[in-house]
Amino acid sequence: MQTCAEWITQATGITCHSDKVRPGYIFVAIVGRTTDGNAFAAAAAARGALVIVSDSPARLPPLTLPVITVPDARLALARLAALFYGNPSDKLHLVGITGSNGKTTIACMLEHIFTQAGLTTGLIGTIRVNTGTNSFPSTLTTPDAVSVQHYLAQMLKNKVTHAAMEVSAQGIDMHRVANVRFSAGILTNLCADHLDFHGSFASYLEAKAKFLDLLGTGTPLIVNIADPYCQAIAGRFSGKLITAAIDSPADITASITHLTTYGSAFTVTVNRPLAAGNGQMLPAGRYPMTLALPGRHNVENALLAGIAALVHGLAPETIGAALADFRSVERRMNIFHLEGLTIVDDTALNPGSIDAVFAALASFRYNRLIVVNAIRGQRGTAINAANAAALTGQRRKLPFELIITASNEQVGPADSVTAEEKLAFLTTLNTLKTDYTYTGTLSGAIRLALGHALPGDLLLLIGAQGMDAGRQVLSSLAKTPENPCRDQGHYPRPVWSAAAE
Ligand SMILES: CC(=O)N[C@H]1[C@@H](OP(=O)(O)OP(=O)(O)OC[C@H]2O[C@@H](n3ccc(=O)[nH]c3=O)[C@H](O)[C@@H]2O)O[C@H](CO)[C@@H](O)[C@@H]1O[C@H](C)C(=O)N[C@@H](C)C(=O)N[C@H](CCC(=O)O)C(=O)O
Repeated sequence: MQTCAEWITQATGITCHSDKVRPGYIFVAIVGRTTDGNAFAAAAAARGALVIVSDSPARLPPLTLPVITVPDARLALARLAALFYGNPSDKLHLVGITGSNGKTTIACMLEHIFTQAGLTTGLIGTIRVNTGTNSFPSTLTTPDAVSVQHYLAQMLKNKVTHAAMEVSAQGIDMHRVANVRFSAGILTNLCADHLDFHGSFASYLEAKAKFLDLLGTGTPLIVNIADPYCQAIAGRFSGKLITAAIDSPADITASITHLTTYGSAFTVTVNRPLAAGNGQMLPAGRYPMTLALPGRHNVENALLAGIAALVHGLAPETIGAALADFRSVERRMNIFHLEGLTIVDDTALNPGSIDAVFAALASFRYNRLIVVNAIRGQRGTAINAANAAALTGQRRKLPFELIITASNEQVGPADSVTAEEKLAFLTTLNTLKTDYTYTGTLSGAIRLALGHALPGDLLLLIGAQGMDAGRQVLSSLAKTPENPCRDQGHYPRPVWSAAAE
C-alpha cells in the first residue's frame, strides 16, 4: 500500500474542500466544526480525486478509490501540503506573529522594513496577502494549511527572501501552520478574545502557548515581557528568548520621549549584545526612532517589528528610517478630518484594543468625544459582554457620548450580529449603568453622531468588521464634496516633527 508521501508524487493538487477537487487531487476529509468532510468524499471522487485521506474512515460512504487512514486529518493536510509544495518555509526568512492585538500592524511594519531595506518581501495576514508580485485581500488572518503552503511556494517562486505572517490562535489550534518553519516568532500581548472558539480564556492562552512548539529551540522568540500573560507563556520557552518592553526591564527597551496625535519619538536601547543574523553581533547601544502613528501601543508594535528586523541582520539605522516612513494600516487608528471634526477609525475588537485606542486618545485635542461602537457579530456573547465592560471602564475615566449599533447594512450575513450577541452587549451596559443610544444601522449611528457633533469634536468609530463602510457613509454624508480624506488618497499621511508638538 502506498504511503501519503508516495501519493504526493502522483498528485496534481491537494485540498480539504470537495468543490476544489480536480482530477488527480488528494482530498483530505476533515470533521469540521460545522460539517463533516467525510460526507463529501463521494463528491470529491466524482470530481476525479486520486485518493481520500481521513482520520475517521467509518464515516466515509462506500468508495472505489483508495483511502488512507491517518491519526489526525488536519495535521495530515498540513504535512501533505508542505510536502506537495516542497516545504517552502525552509528556504525563507519567515517571521510568525501571534498575540491578541498588534499582529496586523507588526506584520505590515515588518513587510515595510524588509522592503525598504531592499529585500523582496512577502506577507500573509488579516488584511492582505503579498506573494512578492501579487497582493490581494485576505479572508482569514491565518489561511488554511494548503493556502499557507501555496502562498509560501509562490513567494519562493517570486524570489521573496523575507516574509511576515500573522498566526491566529485558531490557526494554531487547527494546524494551519503545522510544518511551517519560522526564522523568528513574536508574541505581542494577550487579552480575552475568541472565547466562542476556545471556550475559555485559559484554553485561548493554551492555544497561543502552542506557538512555542512551532518554533525550534534555535528560533528566537521576541516577547513583549511587560504583558503578564506573555511573561507566563515565555517562561515555558526553552529556546532563544528576546524580551522587549516599554519602560520596563527587558533585553531591548523603548522609552518614549514624545507621544502626539500624529506620532511618537522614542529611544530603543539594546541592553545586551544581540545575535543579529549572518553570525554578526549587534552591540549594546541606543537608537533614536520616530513613528508617524499615534498611540503607545504602536510604539510597542514598532519595537517588536524592529527587533525581528534586527535579528535578521538589518541595521538599526535602516529600521529607524523605515519606521519613520511607515504609513498607517487600514482601520488601525486611522485619522481623518471632516468639516472641523476629527474622526478616528479603529477595529478595536477586544478589551485590550479598546483600552489601547482610548489610551491613544489622550494625546488628541478635542472638545467633546462621541463614540460609535458596532457590536462584534458571529463571535459569541462573552467577547461582547467583555467589550461593553471595557467601554464602561473607559467611560468612568472620561466622559463621552456612546452610540451603539448592531448591524451594518453593508456587511454580509457572515458578520451579522445575533440577537444573543446584541443582548449580551446591551445587558452589560445596562447592568453597569452606562447610558447609550442604540441605533439599528451603522449609517444611522453615524448620522446621529454627526448631528450631535460640532467642529472641534472627536468622533471615534470602533468595533465590528465592516465598520470600514463607516468611511463610505461619512463621505456620502459630508456636506461639502471636498472631503480632505478623498483628496489625500486612502488616508492622510501623518507627519511628526518635534517642532509640531
Ligand atoms: C471555526 C473556524 O475557524 N472554521 C474554519 C474551518 O472550518 P472547519 O474546518 O470547521 O470546516 P467545516 O466548515 O466544518 O467543514 C468541514 C470540512 O468539510 C469540507 N467541506 C465542506 C463543505 C463542502 O461542500 N465540501 C467540503 O469538502 C470543508 O472544506 C472542511 O474541510 O476551516 C475552514 C477552511 O479552512 C475555514 O473557512 C473556517 O473558518 C471560518 C469561516 C472562520 O470564520 N474562522 C474564523 C473564526 C477564524 O479562523 N479566525 C481566525 C482569527 C481571526 C482573528 O484573529 O481575529 C483567523 O485566522 O482568521
